[in-house]
Amino acid sequence: MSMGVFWFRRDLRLADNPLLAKAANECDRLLPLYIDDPGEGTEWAEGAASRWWLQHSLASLNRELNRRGTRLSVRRGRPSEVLPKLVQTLGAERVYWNCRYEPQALVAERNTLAALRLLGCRGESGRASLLTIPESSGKPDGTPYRVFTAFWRARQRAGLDLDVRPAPARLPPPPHLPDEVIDLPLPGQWSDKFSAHWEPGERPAERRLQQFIEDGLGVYPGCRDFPARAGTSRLSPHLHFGEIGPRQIVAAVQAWAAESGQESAAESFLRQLGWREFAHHLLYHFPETPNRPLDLRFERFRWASDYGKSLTAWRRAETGFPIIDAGLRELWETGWMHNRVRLITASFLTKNLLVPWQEGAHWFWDTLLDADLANNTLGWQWVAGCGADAAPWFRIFNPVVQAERFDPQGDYVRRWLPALRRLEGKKAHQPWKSDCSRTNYPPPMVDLKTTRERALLRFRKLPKRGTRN
Ligand SMILES: Cc1cc2nc3c(=O)[nH]c(=O)nc-3n(C[C@H](O)[C@H](O)[C@H](O)COP(=O)(O)OP(=O)(O)OC[C@H]3O[C@@H](n4cnc5c(N)ncnc54)[C@H](O)[C@@H]3O)c2cc1C
Repeated sequence: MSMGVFWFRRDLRLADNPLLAKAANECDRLLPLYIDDPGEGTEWAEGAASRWWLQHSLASLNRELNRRGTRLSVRRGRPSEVLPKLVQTLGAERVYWNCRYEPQALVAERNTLAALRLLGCRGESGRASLLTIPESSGKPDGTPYRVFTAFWRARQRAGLDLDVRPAPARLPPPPHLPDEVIDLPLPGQWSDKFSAHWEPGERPAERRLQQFIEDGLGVYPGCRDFPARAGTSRLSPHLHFGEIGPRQIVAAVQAWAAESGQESAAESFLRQLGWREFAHHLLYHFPETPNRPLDLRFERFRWASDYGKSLTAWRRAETGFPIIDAGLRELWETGWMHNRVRLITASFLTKNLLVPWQEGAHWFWDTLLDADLANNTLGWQWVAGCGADAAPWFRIFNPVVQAERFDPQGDYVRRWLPALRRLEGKKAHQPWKSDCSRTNYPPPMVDLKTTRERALLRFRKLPKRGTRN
């Protein structure tokens, strides 16, 4: 009788999980396992919102496993300690898992592999979370890409692996183990309201993809920047936790494009998945970037010295700029923020308020359901101007101009800011021009023109060229 363990990580699904299918073929008994590793990320351990998602996602995965005659075991501890103990208790010969590419996760994986080897147990890893392989997705000269378009073009030329497999109909029964069910700690009542907006799990992820393909994909290029509309897929938390894989999405989108002839809508959407690949590519090759700028000149950048109050006003959605406050309210209420608004809120924090981008990245990390170390790092560094962007610092988004362009009727800001409900149309974007005192909404916390000039002045003081060293 061959005994194995399948260690679920950020691949919380049964379909398009080739290694799970392999494990099911090779083992007579298989333990499906999730390890809650409190030490995994230290500073970047899952944030509060992510833990809400994870808890529900594991419950959903367990239901799927039950349907196939098995169940999920959840343990807590370091994988390099938990797994060897289990292997010894069970007499398991193999442990299977899919790779993660965050720096701490890579260390955990290396340590686990070494510990298993000492026991003579085979550890086998596969890939399920990306279309590309970060280890081997560099330029022909071996160095990593720093420019998105070159990266994505090369990846598309090389061809993407789109072999999608269905979920196994049955899985081998689990071994007999003394029950050690642990509940993950939930982040308190704040997260209760997320269930009004989201349903974690593999089936909900597939439904969301289907619905987006039917209703949203054809109009994606024209709608994706307008936060009042449901114009994007909202697949990000599902993708982050691996409830759906990028191969499944690409295959479904390409099939739709072939049938509908709408190649350019499909291309525009797939390009966003390309950004996700690029973010992981950068994080793999520059593992220090969650804390340090990719462009090292920015280590000498003069951020505001005393920014505590500004940061608090931003976090509390009390900046006095409706599009920014609406975005931060959306985040607090739903655990998600529209991409266009992420850009505007991040630009305001780093450029108008001169708060270091790492502060914003930490806030997003704690409050986003899709908090993802690669995507969040890329997003913040791109906006702050210290990441992979060719003309970075000059891009300072004016929140009023952006709001009038991307929320032309003011619907988005009125949805999240009840104080502005009486201001019609575009007027909601500049309440200080109407009678602001009667709206119970704060006045703008800074002058946009002066703070923009201050930011540009500080940028000009940076050494001119060269990104790293
Ligand atoms: C400051 C900032 C922080 C961000 N933090 C995160 C984060 O923690 N987690 C996260 O998943 N995304 C992050 N993003 C990227 C982007 O905002 C979200 O992926 C997107 O809003 C998710 O909504 P969607 O699924 O409807 O996107 P869609 O437009 O439907 O895109 C489909 C998928 O492509 C990927 N994607 C889209 N845009 C980007 C992008 N710019 N970079 C990388 N991947 C992208 C996502 O996985 C997304 O689910 C951040 C962006 C900024 C500007």
